[in-house]
Amino acid sequence: MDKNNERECNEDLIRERRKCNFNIEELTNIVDGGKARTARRREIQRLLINDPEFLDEIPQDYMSHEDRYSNELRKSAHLMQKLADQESGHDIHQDIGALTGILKDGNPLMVHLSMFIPAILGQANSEQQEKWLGRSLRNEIIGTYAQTELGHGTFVRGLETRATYDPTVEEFVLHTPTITATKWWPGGLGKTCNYCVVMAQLYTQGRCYGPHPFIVQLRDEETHRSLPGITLGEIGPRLGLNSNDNGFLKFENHRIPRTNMLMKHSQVLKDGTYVKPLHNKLSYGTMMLVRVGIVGACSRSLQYAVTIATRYSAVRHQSEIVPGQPEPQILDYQTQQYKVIPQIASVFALIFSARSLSKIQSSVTAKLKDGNTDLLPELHSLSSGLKALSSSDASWGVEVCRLACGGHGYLASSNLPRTYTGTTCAITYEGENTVLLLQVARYLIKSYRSIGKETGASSVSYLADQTSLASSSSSFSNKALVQAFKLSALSLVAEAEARLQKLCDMGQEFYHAWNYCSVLLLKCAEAHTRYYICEKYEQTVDSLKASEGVKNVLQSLCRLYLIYHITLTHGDFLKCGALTPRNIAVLEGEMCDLLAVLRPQAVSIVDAFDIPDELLGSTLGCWDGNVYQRLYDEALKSPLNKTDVPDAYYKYLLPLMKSSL
Ligand SMILES: CCCCCCCC/C=C\CCCCCCCCCCCCCC(=O)SCCNC(=O)CCNC(=O)[C@H](O)C(C)(C)COP(=O)(O)OP(=O)(O)OC[C@H]1O[C@@H](n2cnc3c(N)ncnc32)[C@H](O)[C@@H]1OP(=O)(O)O
Ligand SMILES: Cc1cc2nc3c(=O)[nH]c(=O)nc-3n(C[C@H](O)[C@H](O)[C@H](O)COP(=O)(O)OP(=O)(O)OC[C@H]3O[C@@H](n4cnc5c(N)ncnc54)[C@H](O)[C@@H]3O)c2cc1C
Repeated sequence: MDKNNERECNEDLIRERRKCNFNIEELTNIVDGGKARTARRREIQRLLINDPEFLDEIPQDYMSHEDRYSNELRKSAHLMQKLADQESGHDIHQDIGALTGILKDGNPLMVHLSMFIPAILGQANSEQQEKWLGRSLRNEIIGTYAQTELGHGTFVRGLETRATYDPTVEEFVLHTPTITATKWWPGGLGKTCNYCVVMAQLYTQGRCYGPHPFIVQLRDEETHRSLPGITLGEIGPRLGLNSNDNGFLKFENHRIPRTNMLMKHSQVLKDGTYVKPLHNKLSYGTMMLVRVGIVGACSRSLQYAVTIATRYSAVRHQSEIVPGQPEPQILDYQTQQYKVIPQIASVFALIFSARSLSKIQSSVTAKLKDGNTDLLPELHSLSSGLKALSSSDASWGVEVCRLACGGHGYLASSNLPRTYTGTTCAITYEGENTVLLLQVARYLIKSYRSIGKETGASSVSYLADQTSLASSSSSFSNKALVQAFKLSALSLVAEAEARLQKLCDMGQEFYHAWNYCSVLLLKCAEAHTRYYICEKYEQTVDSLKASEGVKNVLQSLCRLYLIYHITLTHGDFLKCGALTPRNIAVLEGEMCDLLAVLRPQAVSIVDAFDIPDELLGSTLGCWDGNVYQRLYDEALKSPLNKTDVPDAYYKYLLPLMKSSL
């Protein structure tokens, strides 16, 4: 599609684009993280879009379960080959965003890339990396991360799979003692992988040392048949991601060499002596890494959904605002703006907090190399909180975008249903959100109780700022609003701590008191993480060196985000005195003004996300706005339309209709 050729474009969209008052390319660079990144992303996307191998012969929704898997595996393998062939080399971690949309409904190699390889990088010592890293990067072996079991996903300490060390032959014996110990869910495990990292309870010298990672060969490298002592399969259809082969795995006293225990952090020596790690949660490192990645991935899902909903809202006309006048664009309804524009604002919130989290992760990783684990708990808390809020915000945002598109949003060809199922899974995987938020709460209460002790953790230093509890602000700058978020979080933490303490003083055990307060604790964790996001948003926009137009747009979006979230949880702001009822009313009015200010820029802002039609894959969101023709053309692809009268008519309907004659 030639974006300069207005003749092919829907007139509403032409008019919308003419209203643009900022430099779109500049905003695109901000979204990508710099000009070079934009260029790199475009180069990769061009490479993919122009390759016919990535086309589906028929839409995936009409394929059988086997064909969906096979088709996606074909494209995934082609993609890996293509990236490997690039002379310039590649960094999938940096480039993973460019691939969004090319592989559609979950792909069988995703966990190989996002968890198996990172597990080798983060958990294997140098000799082990030498043995397995190169082979996995060259795709000579394909792996997954097998942790979850039928009986336990959340509670990693409760895993049942055993790895028992036998010093006589220097081997571990892997065993699945019960049905509930069956590994269940790992992506690509069913049919694709021939290796995996297994999390199993380590037993040596008669003691259990908790869950540890082991690399295990599952299938013969020549025949791809599963090895003796190993039972493998696929777990069946899911809400979404159905072109992946999420699998199950059982071990029957399967032996692996001692050196297959990933030994970067803890070791079992030849005689069975256990050498403990610097920090006993280092074996959870792969999960933490992926949680950081999920924040960025969620921002991309939301970019897709909001691009579709915004363009469609500009093209779609319905009902009337002024009686008797032509039907307006639905984007002119304030209620429609309230659905769509806060989601645009949310995209930037997620982008900026993902970047901030990534930076913290890099510095913690660097410190870990020097044996310093001091900031690991803070990273665990931040990555857990941001993974939880980004996945729930993005899932809700995608769903709102689907609703904003009315009936057509329910069609598979809008690509909104698949975007939703591909996002909501992140609420559950990599740590179910409630559980992760309770980890954040645990860290908050602990930090609150240790006020005065220097921990170096900056994200919770505000908990010591007791004076701010009394200071309700009368100013409404963005900074002042961020202060209100801080006050609300601090006050919730103080309230939860006091409630916990009271229950304990009344004689309850701490863990019962904890469970009894957990709804409030969840609120604390959400408020704390929301404050973090708001603070990063405000700081990033404030310090941004950008043209006036771009800065104005981002200032308005940031302000909308702050006010939107205040209004959603206004009770917490009132309760702690951060804002008065009058303040809330004024902010609600201002939110409507902001919607009106941003409305004319909405199409141009989503254009700045720069998602090619081929990747957006949506009849409703295409660049040219030719929505109705595309909907019609897609409908014609239904196999039911191959014949005027389907066979089923003769088999079932005709006999029914004639039965009463
Ligand atoms: C060419 C190739 C290039 C390759 C490069 C590719 C790179 C790509 C990398 C990234 C890209 C990412 C892209 C993202 C895309 C998304 C696709 C991903 C697909 C993923 C599919 C999903 C996979 C899975 O789901 S895997 C299974 C995940 N499972 C879980 O997450 C389980 C959740 N449960 C837990 O984590 C734990 O059980 C727990 C934390 C809830 C509790 O653990 P526990 O019981 O052991 O602890 P306690 O609650 O008792 O707490 C004790 C103490 O420990 C602290 N703690 C806990 N965890 C940690 C931690 N991780 N770090 C530090 N500290 C921790 C806790 O806070 C307590 O501290 P106290 O001081 O309070 O005692
Ligand atoms: C699409 C998808 C892909 C996946 N891929 C992989 C993979 O590649 N590898 C892998 O190992 N796993 C994978 N998983 C599994 C995933 O990590 C787990 O499903 C997830 O960690 C949640 O665990 P669970 O299913 O045991 O849920 P449960 O823990 O049983 O959760 C059920 C309910 O109990 C609540 N609950 C549980 N514990 C607590 C608590 N302590 N306090 C309060 N409430 C609690 C939860 O909040 C939730 O409401 C995948 C899952 C999905 C959906």
